[in-house]
Amino acid sequence: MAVFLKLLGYLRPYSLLFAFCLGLVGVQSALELLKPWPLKLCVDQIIARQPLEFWGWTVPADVLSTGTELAVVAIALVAVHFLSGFVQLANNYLTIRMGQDMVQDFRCELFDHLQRQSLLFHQTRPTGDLLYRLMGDTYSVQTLLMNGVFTTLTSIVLLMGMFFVLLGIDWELTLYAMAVVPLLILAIASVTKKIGNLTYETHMKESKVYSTVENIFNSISLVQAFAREDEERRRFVAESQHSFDRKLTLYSLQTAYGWLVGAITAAGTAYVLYVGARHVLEGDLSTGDLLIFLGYLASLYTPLNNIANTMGAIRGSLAQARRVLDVLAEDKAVPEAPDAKPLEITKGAVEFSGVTFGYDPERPVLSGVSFKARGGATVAVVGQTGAGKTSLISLLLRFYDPQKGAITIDGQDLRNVTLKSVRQQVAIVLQDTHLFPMSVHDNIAYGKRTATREEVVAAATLANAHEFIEAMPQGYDSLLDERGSNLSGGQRQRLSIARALLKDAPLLILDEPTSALDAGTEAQIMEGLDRLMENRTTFVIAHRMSMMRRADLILVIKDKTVSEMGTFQELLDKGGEFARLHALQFAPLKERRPRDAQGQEIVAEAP
Ligand SMILES: Nc1ncnc2c1ncn2[C@@H]1O[C@H](COP(=O)(O)OP(=O)(O)OP(=O)(O)O)[C@@H](O)[C@H]1O
Repeated sequence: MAVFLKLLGYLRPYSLLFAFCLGLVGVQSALELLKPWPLKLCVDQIIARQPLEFWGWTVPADVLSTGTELAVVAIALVAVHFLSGFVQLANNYLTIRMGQDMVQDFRCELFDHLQRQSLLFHQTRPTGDLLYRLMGDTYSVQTLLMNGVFTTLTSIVLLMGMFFVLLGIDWELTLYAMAVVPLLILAIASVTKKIGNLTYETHMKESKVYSTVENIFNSISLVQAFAREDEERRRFVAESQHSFDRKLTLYSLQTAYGWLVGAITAAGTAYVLYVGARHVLEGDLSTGDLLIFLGYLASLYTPLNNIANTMGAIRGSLAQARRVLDVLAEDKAVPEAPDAKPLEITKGAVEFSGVTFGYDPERPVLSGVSFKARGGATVAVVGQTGAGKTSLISLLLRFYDPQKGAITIDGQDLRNVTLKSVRQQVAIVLQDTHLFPMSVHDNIAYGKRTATREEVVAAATLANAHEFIEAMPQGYDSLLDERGSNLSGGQRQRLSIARALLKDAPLLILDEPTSALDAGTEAQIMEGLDRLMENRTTFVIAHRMSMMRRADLILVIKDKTVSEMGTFQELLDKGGEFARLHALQFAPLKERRPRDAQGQEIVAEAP
């Protein structure tokens, strides 16, 4: 019920249009009522030559010639069907449009929610599953409100209208016709809950398939390199088959349910036909009235059928909607203080005071980290793999908030400023460059959408990227492939440097992007980086000594904290962890070979 009420809220902006569409259904129902009348007039007045009784008026049988009467009846038949079809067309258009708009609202809410969530949320949720919820499950709002609520409401109105009309023709037959209602309620109660549960399971299985496919194709180079195609195919087929099995059970149940509802209403029709024919034989009812009654009976059972069927659809869509609402209820966004102000960077001084952070608060990866970096300084973060370098940098971007301590930029605690203002003032260049499948120009201008071509070219030139861009078939308008895979690693990095240069943010974060490149490419990229780092506070996860030498401050992360800090020379003189790392990097290869307990080099023996 709570899910239903929540979804009902999405109808509020469209309540006027919804009411108008209900009105249209009223008009359409009135036209439906007129549909069997030409047939009755033909049988009773034209063929049997009886006078027409109409609201207390009696029209004698011979007012018009038979030919004229037949023509009027034929034209009336076409006109009623034409008008009814037109109203239905208008109604369908409006209700579908309204349903789509509601799906769009629901989708946008989920999309915004997902974009707000912290990296931790996205790292733990399979993207394929989220995609399915966003693109598939959000349709539930349309199914529920338009196919469910709207159809039920119009069916109830239609049912009541028909009930009174039929009462007027033959009250006894009407009561017999309504005898099927308790049976229908029984059918609805016994099957629809099961349909709802099965729908939920089916969608869970289906989104599992999406996640698997997304996983496989995201790592397609690995799959191919390890020749795992057959295993991955088996995994895909097995999961897809699970989903089909569930779907087949669901379809079978839905069909059996439809068949049960159809059988109940057919029994009702048969009974009415049986009793009605006796009424005609006994002279209590004219043949035309029986035809009208049977015609209306279909119109009485159609809404009953619709109500029964939509109960199944409602259950199913409630189950789907629950999958969207579950995600909406899970809020792992980095919280924004209610009185948060935009971050104002003047110098760019950064301070960490007693910062403790863990992805799981019980297991910190950084503990009691404190340091100060003056504005404009280059800070190198150094440490062994898994030491916590990326985690420290992520805190600066406020991808996460620390559990203890505070991070300030120019004296402003990051928790008290708006998230957007922090990220707008930080440019970032990562080792693993992210590029979008759009033009080179748009990729460079990603952080500044208003950038002119001149500005983009200037940034690309500073990043040493202009030459290779110009050599591309359409220059700056060349489209990049998915993740920029039609470029080399060095070219991708030069583009990301150009992107950061164009953003011109006072704070810069680098995950030393040259560490995996050859010396020639590194030199080209270093030139671009040096220009980028000028006059900005820069945090760089440094892997190469050349980068560490450039730094004004080196932070050595060990045992979850900053174990040493200082300039390159200070740390070397100190002879601690940094000196050890330095010695390891510059030691001749021979010294780095593994040794046994006695210090003897371990050499693999030839077979
Ligand atoms: N999203 C995450 N969820 C849980 N634990 C994480 C997550 N990301 C990193 N960790 C853990 O936090 C610790 C620090 O990781 P981090 O990535 O900050 O190290 P790093 O120094 O940048 O390593 P590398 O040089 O290998 O990139 C590691 O033990 C890692 O397993």
